[in-house]
Amino acid sequence: MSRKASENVEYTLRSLSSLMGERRRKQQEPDAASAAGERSLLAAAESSASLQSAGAGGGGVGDLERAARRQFQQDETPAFVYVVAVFSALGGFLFGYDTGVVSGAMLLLKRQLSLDALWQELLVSSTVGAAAVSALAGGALNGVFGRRAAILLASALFTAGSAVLAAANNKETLLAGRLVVGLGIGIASMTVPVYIAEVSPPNLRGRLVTINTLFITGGQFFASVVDGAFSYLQKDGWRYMLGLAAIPAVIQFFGFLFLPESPRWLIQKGQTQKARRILSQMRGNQTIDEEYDSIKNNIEEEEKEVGSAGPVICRMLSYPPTRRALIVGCGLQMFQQLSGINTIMYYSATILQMSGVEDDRLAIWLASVTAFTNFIFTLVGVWLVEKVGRRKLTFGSLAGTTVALLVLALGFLLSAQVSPRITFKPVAPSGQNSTCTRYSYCNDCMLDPDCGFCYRMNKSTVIDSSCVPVNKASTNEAAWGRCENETKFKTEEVFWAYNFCPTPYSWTALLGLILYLIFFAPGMGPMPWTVNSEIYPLWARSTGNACSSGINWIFNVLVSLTFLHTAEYLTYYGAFFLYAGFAGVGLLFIYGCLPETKGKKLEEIESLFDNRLCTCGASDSDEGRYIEYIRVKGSNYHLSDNDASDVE
Ligand SMILES: O[C@H]1[C@H](O)[C@@H](O)[C@H](O)[C@@H](O)[C@H]1O
Repeated sequence: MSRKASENVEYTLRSLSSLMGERRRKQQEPDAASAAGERSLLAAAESSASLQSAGAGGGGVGDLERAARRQFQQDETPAFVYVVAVFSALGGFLFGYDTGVVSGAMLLLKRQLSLDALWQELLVSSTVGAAAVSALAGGALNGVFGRRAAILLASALFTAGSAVLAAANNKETLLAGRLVVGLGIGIASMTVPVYIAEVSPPNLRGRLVTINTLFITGGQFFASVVDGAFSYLQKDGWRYMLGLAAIPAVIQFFGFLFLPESPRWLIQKGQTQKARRILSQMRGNQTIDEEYDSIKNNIEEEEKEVGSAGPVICRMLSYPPTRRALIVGCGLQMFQQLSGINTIMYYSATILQMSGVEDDRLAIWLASVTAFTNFIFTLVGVWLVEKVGRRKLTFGSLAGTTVALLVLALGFLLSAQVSPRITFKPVAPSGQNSTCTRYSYCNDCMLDPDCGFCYRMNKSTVIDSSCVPVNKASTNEAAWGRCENETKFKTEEVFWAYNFCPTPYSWTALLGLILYLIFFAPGMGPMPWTVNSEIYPLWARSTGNACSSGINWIFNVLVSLTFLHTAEYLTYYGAFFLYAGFAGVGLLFIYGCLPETKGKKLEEIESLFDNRLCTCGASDSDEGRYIEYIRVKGSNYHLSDNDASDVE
């Protein structure tokens, strides 16, 4: 049977079984509610009437199928859900923009405010550190005040932080602004996926949550374009770069004043009338009774099963299925960061310079090509997530990422091995000896952040090379000697290399970088967020997401803070080999522990964690299949108690 034909059969069976389920529920209400949430899309009230006539009228399976199709066509998702998702994903955009814009802004800032390495690291990492803290605190915030309030708070923080950054006159104020923005990022990063997952109809959930990551990478791309555009404004260009984020933040804030709270949170807080109203707004012409009852029953059942005493995190840890889900969710976020994405993003301009791009501004523009690749391939992920499923997508993506990291490492290794010799040892004008002049190879010179490589070329051979201190105010030139004056040495055909060595293998690192993004972006980028929004039962969702987002940010700060030092100790290739090693361990983790959640109903997802952790690899062959067994015995049917899918 062709794939298309088999999909059609599957669709028909699913439609039929849902319609049958609808009929059974009409007879057995209200006990079926708990299993019904995921099927609400299929269950329009009018359909039961058409089903009655189709089934009882003796039209048989053909009529039933037509009724099912009609119902499918009627059940369109209202545009309102998309509006809500897009406004929420502005939080993702701001997350991406504020983490992405800093690398370009830093190139200007360090010159204008004479920032040393410590301050540069502080300004980059403080935001991420603050995001870690507020993501962890965001769980409680979400629980007490709701998703809408948390998103409003995040956009207010984004606005205030951006205004402070745009107006800053010293590095301390900049630090304060970056901290405030970071608090906003943390709250948005954990709340937005939860909110989108809770308002989306089940069949669109994966895709809509993945769109949030598309907005993150879109924000990073937009930031890199803004960086490029304002890099021409040497004085104060950074103010525009950092301040522009206020615009989408204000839009999100005002948008959310008119957007609704998550119906799920409202039901939990006993505001049932409001919840029903919002749910019907979100579901258009579909009946909401089942979904509403399902949420309500779930909350009650879970309370009975797990109890409601004590902090949610303790209940999650002492209840095996949620404990396992938490390990999988946090593990995914940890490996996302350990595979080095943010080293690549934050330092992409530098990596490009290392691989031979000399001009500062060109490096910034090329960094936007990096961000664009990340963005476009995240789009591929949005498309693939419902087709190949979460598990295969994540595994394939990380496997490719590991290979790309090896290519990147190999590129730097080759470059280091053919690193040009230093043939000329100039004496400092002050007479003081500099450590730079002691190095014998370009590679050692490049790894010292205080030194740069000055040389001439004879055809393709490096000649007259020296290692001299860098000008602290501008890494484009040396502190003294032949490479002291950028405009002058360029006319004299003398070259200056800061952070890289001229070698014939530089392109390998560039290839590694591109391969990395092509593989990372569709899977390892979005899936940790998407999977985390799905794997926890309702009562544990915001806490689970708070923890896993917190882990994401903690590892983000660890990896980006340590990159330059790791490179100094292990060299660049050593650092990338290390990330490749982490990614390899991540592959084992995903193979063993990540179950497939595609096409599963929420209740089924919880049961995926009933078994011992890391047994997923064993059941690989069944993964991702959507199987519903139905037995059709003519029009006179009796439904077993089992499920809507068991039809006679
Ligand atoms: O999923 C996102 C995305 O991949 C971004 O590009 C990255 O900067 C973030 O750290 C990550 O969480």
